[in-house]
Amino acid sequence: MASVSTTSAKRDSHEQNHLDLLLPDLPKGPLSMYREKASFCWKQLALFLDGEDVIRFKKTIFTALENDPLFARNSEEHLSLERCRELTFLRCKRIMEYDFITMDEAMAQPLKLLVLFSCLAMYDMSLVVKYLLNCQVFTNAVASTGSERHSAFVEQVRSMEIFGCFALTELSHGSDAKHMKTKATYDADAKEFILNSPDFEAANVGVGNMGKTATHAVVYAQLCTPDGKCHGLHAFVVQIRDPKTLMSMPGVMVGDMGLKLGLNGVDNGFAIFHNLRIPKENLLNHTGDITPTGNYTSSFKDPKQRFGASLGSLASGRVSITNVVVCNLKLAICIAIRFSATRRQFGPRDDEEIPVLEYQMQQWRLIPYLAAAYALDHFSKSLFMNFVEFHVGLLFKDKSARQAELGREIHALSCASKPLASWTAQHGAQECREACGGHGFLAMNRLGEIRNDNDPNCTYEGDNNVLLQQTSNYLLSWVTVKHEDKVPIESPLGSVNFLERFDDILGQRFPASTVKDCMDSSVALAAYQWLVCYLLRESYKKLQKEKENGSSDFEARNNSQVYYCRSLALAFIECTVLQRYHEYTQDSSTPSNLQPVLKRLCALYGLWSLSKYMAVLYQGGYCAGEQPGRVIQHTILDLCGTLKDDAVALVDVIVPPDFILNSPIARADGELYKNLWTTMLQGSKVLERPSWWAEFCANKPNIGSLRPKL
Ligand SMILES: CCCCCCCCCCCCC/C=C/C(=O)SCCNC(=O)CCNC(=O)[C@H](O)C(C)(C)COP(=O)(O)OP(=O)(O)OC[C@H]1O[C@@H](n2cnc3c(N)ncnc32)[C@H](O)[C@@H]1OP(=O)(O)O
Ligand SMILES: Cc1cc2nc3c(=O)[nH]c(=O)nc-3n(C[C@H](O)[C@H](O)[C@H](O)COP(=O)(O)OP(=O)(O)OC[C@H]3O[C@@H](n4cnc5c(N)ncnc54)[C@H](O)[C@@H]3O)c2cc1C
Repeated sequence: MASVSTTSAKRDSHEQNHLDLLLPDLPKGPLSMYREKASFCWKQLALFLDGEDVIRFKKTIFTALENDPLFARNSEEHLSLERCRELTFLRCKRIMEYDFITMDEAMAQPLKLLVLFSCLAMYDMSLVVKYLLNCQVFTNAVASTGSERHSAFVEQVRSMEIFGCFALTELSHGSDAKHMKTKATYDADAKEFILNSPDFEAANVGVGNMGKTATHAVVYAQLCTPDGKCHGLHAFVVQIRDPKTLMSMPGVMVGDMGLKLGLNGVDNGFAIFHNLRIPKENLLNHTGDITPTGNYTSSFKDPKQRFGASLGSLASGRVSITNVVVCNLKLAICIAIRFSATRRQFGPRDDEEIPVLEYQMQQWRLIPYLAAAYALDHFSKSLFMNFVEFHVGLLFKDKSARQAELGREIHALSCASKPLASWTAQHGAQECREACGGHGFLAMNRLGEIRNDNDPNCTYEGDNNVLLQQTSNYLLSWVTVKHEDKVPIESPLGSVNFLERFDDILGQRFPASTVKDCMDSSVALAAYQWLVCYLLRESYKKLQKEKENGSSDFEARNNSQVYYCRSLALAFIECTVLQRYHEYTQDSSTPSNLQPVLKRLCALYGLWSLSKYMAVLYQGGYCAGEQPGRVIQHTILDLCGTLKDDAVALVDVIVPPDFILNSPIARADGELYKNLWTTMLQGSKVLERPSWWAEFCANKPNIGSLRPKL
């Protein structure tokens, strides 16, 4: 009979073999030095974070793309805009053919949908945006703003009989959705709406997919009844092109907006409507409907609530963008860390050069973004699952107060998480670009593409600074609930529950006196809770003061954003991200051998984010004297120093395969120079003289011949 130790050794080796098959070893090479230093097994962490099923699912997607010539990298340099759009469209179509996840599977495992979006985003942001605008944004808007009578549109998208887009923004109004000018007037005789853009300023603009491909759009317009009354913004399904020819429909002038700063695989377009007649049934009637004779009906009595509900489908986009931008952050940080671990400059002696990752400066610039990628990734997935819960409630027509509160909370969270995540990715991508020096500026290494394609996430689905106001409005509304309605502060997801201890929390002071104390993420979390309570109180007082001084509500709100409400919304979402990550890293189901590294990431994310608010922490008296500031700084540097040896392995956990990452300076083999040099030499015409060589060699300038004569 085998001894207990032999049996457990056999089991361990069986588990290891299983893990090695699932996640094969990475090539040996210059990165091995750091891989060997890691304090944990990267395969075990990958398995814990994703689970076997998701690891296999990712592999299926990545392998399919790598083996499909349509997805070949660098096959054509310097694509024309037309070719770039064509390729993105062809790939989008191919993704539909692969049908990586069926509707049933998505219903059973919604997180897998997010995994699919992430895999596509890692391959190319234009591809995922084009794909999602059609298959998710358009169909979601139809399904959630419409009713059963609109289900045919969703079916037609699936079979690509039609191609969709989402048109809210107009030339003269973007953030101020309420004041869109496009008008839909009901004609009771014809049982049709007549759609008009009153002038060119009311043209829909910037609409993804509208430029060249979309046949149908969800268009937002002011609904007007024959009695001349306007009932506010409503959504309509509008056919803008003929699916058989892709020519525009009569009554629609539709066009393309040309080159953008990034995301050029997506055709952003404009449209103007001139007496375009659409069937009455094309009104997406969740928030309001019209009787055949032209009477307006709505289950939302409060126009403000109706307006909010009509824009409800934007929440899913903001939740998903929170996740998609984390992919950009992951790509950028993986490139910069692998580069920094293999790039050597200077050294303590003439005969020894050290990797730039060994410099405290490089660690401090990069490792907090690695921690942010882990923390935000966890948050974005959990928020997505919260959204799924809300969505299920909508499907089952849950009219409970909890469901309504859940909707408000998710709206508030997503209006701050999109800004936080997109800005972190934006600043992180730029830092990573610089951290890779001149090689980071070569297009082939992809950091420019990542940065430029991430950029519009700060603007679309709501400008970041404007969206943050929704979150601070939500938080301020709890002050009213507490003081005027005398109701406890308690939300379905619990994100605001700590505000119930408002007075206690404001009485607390920075608790850590040593670096060791500060390593516990509960220190940063407690500081964040204080910060949110403080900023909430100050924002509330500032608003009151503005009003006492004679400002209107509008002015008071505007004059209370900078340093008050804006900081409040950001601190709140950072606090929520930290809270969720803190709980995750401390949870007993998190393997004990993985906890140390995860806890360090959590503490670093918390302290690094918190350090932006040092002035406020001192201003409000939470910190006093030299000690707290110094302890926070020292702990950040200490954590960066310790995590430096884990950084390459932490990257190995989240990095996609080389083909997807597509950055010669960051391949898994770590052969920085070989890979860079080979790619440089493989460029087309690199060794050829220019086609215009004779302009130098033969045609010399006649110096001074064009000097202006005064
Ligand atoms: C599985 C899902 C997959 C989805 C996949 C998505 C992937 C993403 C791919 C990326 C593609 C991107 C393509 C880009 C698309 C676009 O950009 S579309 C256009 C986007 N435009 C905007 O977002 C406009 C921004 N402006 C607004 O949303 C609003 O006008 C506002 C600024 C938020 C509010 O303006 P205001 O007039 O000041 O109104 P308020 O008084 O603040 O609001 C009234 C009440 O309504 C509530 N509310 C508002 N919006 C919502 C909402 N979306 N959901 C729920 N509730 C909402 C608001 O909170 C107010 O409520 P009360 O305070 O309770 O009164
Ligand atoms: C790549 C891309 C794709 C897009 N795709 C789509 C799409 O598919 N469908 C669609 O409908 N739209 C789309 N858009 C448009 C996008 O949704 C809008 O650009 C966005 O909502 C912001 O509106 P705006 O551009 O009019 O900016 P504005 O609202 O004019 O904002 C300009 C500036 O003013 C500031 N500002 C505005 N209001 C306030 C305020 N109250 N307080 C303080 N500051 C304020 C903003 O912060 C911003 O910096 C897309 C945009 C881009 C870049």
